[in-house]
Amino acid sequence: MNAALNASADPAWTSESLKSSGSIFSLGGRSLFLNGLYAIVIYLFYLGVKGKYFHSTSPIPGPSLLHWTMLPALYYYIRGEQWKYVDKLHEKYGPIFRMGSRQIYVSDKEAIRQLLAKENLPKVNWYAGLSRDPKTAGLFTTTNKEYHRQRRRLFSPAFSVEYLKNLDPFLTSATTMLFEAYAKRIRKNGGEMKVNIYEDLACLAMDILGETTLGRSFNLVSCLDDPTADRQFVDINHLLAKYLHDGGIQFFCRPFDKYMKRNLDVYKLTNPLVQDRFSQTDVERKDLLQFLVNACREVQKGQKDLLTQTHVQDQCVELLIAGGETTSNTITYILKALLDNPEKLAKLYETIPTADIDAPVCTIEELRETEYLDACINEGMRMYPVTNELGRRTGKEPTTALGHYIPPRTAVSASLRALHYSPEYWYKPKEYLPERFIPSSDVPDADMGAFMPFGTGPRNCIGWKFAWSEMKLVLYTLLSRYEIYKVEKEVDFRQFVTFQLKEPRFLVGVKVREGKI
Ligand code: HEM
Repeated sequence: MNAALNASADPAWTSESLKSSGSIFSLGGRSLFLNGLYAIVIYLFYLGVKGKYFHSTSPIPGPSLLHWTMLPALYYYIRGEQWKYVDKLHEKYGPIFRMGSRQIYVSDKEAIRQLLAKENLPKVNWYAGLSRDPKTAGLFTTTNKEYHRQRRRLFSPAFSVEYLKNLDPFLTSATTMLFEAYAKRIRKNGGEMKVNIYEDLACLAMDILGETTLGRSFNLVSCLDDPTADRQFVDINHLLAKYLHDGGIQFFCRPFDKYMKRNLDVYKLTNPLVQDRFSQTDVERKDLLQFLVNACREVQKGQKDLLTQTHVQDQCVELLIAGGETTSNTITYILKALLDNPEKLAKLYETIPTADIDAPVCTIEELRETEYLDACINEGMRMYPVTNELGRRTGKEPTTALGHYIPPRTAVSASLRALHYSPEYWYKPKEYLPERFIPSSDVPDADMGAFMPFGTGPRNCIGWKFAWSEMKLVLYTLLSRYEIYKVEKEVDFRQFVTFQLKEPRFLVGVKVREGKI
């Protein structure tokens, strides 16, 4: 008969006898379960002690508890409050600290430049988790340095000043839609109204990206007020958020992510637009989509580096991720900073002539000399960098930062918030002082080496000029027509992919400037 059956039939193998016999299953008179539990606790304790005192990153300061449990960090992460935790830890430990043994945070300007620009460390795998498929990832999410280098070289001309000029009319036409809607709304309300600028700008940013990266407006601004508007894309922001959320969850649930389903409905909206463009020849329209389609055809001819229609589809969705909420949230935060500092807002108004609420929206060309507005935008981006943690990792080789050894395969994050608030680089960092960006002012000049709202190095923001045009155009148009006033007292933020408002609402009071309707 089978030995196991024999054992179960033998009275010498009952649990009582095991306890008293002191066999491997019952040490010190405890059950197998308890012994297992003790073994795990002792092992975890050993790992914690090793991480805290005997790891190669041990000389870097950081919270001790995290060597035994990551629960506090997880708690902040799940609540979208990791940024508060990181701020607090930088305040306590200085420009470099570690969370556990293999996650280092750095806020020193030289160290960030060295790691991100000079060494160009690859992005952490979290970015790859945001892509639909790492094999066809776009510029933003790829973690492969060589693949990124080729793609960046290929796509850079699309973001040059010259090519971006082709996009100006799309920017202006989408912006016109929003301000036409505002003019109608304010007339209905007798010259004064409250608007949820956070939501309105999110819709506008997506309409602009629809026009420029997918060949048509998503019509989200029209859907705000007009029940008869084409609502085909009305869910796109929601679907994009779902897609990113699932990507984040899957990343944290590895290795079980294969069994999880990701919501890809956003692609059902965008892929047909890309397919449609691929099916057309002799397209006159010069937008980002056409640039990608042409690049794809060129590459296929030369067979140098494969760029397929799927790559283009994935790249387009990534542009929506990288360029939408980043820009619209930044504009909201600049308005918030101005409303919190009425004297700066008044000074800005002095530099922007009044315009009629029905006047044509200006072109980007017309907005060249806007020194104080530019300073207000820069200072807003300093105080509210929307991508405030840039995650990188060491590869097979170690590196050093601020004199500390950083071993291979260690995550290193650049903390942009801590950098932008460091008293070492910034005069009165908690104050909104646009003048620091104006060299002739009496406020000490900004340290431009410590200013990185668009990142730094080969992976900096390829769309920064595009974002600048949008921010300037929208702010200028709004402020030239309307007087704004504060409605929201306090707002709180959360950070997942970008820095968002906890509640998706920022109400602003709006009056027609000089009372003309
Ligand atoms: C105010 C608005 C914006 C801010 C603050 C911003 C910020 C950033 C930052 C900090 C990075 C670097 C991320 C990293 O190093 O991990 C980045 C990358 C990127 N951004 Fe932006 N961005 C903005 C708008 C845009 C727009 C409008 C577009 C395109 C239409 C865009 C496209 C991209 C892309 C494709 C990348 C990846 C570049 C690469 O790795 O080569 N961004 N952005």
